[in-house]
Amino acid sequence: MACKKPSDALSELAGRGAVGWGTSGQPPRLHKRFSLASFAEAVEFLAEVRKVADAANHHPDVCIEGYNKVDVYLITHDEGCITEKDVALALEIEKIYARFAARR
Ligand SMILES: C[C@H](O)[C@H](O)[C@H]1CNC2=NC(N)=NC(=O)C2=N1
Repeated sequence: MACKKPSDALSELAGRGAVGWGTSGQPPRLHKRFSLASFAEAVEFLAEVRKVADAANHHPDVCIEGYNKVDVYLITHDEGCITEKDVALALEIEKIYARFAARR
């Protein structure tokens, strides 16, 4: 699968309404920090992310910090770069987050 320029991946995400994504690290990974209402909700959010990640056989690197902040990092490890798989999974994760944000 072809590598994407990080800036192109970010533009694609923004064009699809997925705001707040950036890049982090070398090689660059897509990154977004999601805010949830509680630690319990952060864990529940990741449980939903796990489902779409397993379905795609493509998995994010994640970290819960400050009890309710979830950092999501996406890179295609097999390629060592950002690919379409990462953009697609980011969009799936955004759909999950929208369900949690709608609870507020
Ligand atoms: C063997 C298994 O299919 C591969 O290791 C999959 C699993 N999930 C993955 N996730 C990510 N982010 N990158 C990969 O290259 C990848 N490869």
